[in-house]
Amino acid sequence: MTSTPHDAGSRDAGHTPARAGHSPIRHGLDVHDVSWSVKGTVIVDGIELTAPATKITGLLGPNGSGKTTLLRAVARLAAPDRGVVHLDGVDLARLRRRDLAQRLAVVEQHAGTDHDVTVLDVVLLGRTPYRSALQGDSSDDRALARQALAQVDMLDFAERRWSTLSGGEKQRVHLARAFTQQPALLVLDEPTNHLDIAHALSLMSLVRRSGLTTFAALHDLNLAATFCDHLVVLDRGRVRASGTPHEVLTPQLLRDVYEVDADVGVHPRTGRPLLTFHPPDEVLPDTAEPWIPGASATPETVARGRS
Ligand SMILES: Nc1ncnc2c1ncn2[C@@H]1O[C@H](COP(=O)(O)OP(=O)(O)OP(=O)(O)O)[C@@H](O)[C@H]1O
Repeated sequence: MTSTPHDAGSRDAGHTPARAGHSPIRHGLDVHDVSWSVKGTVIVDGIELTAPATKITGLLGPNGSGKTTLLRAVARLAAPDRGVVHLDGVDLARLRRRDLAQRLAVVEQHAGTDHDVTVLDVVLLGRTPYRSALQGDSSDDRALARQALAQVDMLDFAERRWSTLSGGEKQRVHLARAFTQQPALLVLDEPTNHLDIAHALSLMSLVRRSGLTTFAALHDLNLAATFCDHLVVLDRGRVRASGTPHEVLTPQLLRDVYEVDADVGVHPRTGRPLLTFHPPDEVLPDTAEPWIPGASATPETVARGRS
């Protein structure tokens, strides 16, 4: 296994409110032989993977490869046809909805929410698994919700109507709701897809600092390389590769799975893989040098370019 600066040590858990109640031994997520099909078509097939406790596991793969389907099966939003999912040693299929919601928070790609509510109301939904049907929000619930809003830089929006938010603002509020749920596992489907680059970096940093076991579908491979500790690549519903970013993000894998040519260098500051994609010929200037795979973006060439 390749060691990188980000692999060293455990992450700072101090930025997310401490989880109430029990604190089971953290084994992380274990997915064994999970398959899901619709009308006789197999969408994900015999999935085996682990997502190490307290780390970020990125789920990669081209459009339609089955990422959302797998995340939904893991989170039991859609019961798999077969297979088992354990979180910290507990079979998720055996949990009641409420117990499941205390352990696992999901941020879906197109998460809908009742329009006639405030942003704070949406975040407070994260406390639902912890109270009875007749119980209102406590002052502790509201403090947790406001703290989570501050973490995602949305506290000033607490009293705004949900329906007036932009896509990126809604995305950040959904993450705040997930933090307020105080789960052991965060399941995120394309958490950065509406975000500008500054907010994408800040959201991934926040997830990293949370110390929560995280399983996140990502399209941005450089973002995945920078923030994920472990990667799993899906290709047509099956696991094609898994391992550290350095092990998984090879030119060969990118060609085989995404059908793109890329150089994989090393980011000079993070030590993580840095991907440079070869653009289609029609956007290259006539004077462009012939592309030689593997010739760019190593720390040496980056340093040479600066001098
Ligand atoms: N309920 C359904 N009925 C029919 N086909 C479905 C259903 N759900 C998913 N699929 C198909 O399964 C495949 C995988 O879909 P999924 O949304 O899991 O892919 P994805 O990897 O998340 O894609 P993207 O990167 O585009 O979000 C797609 O071809 C999709 O059309």
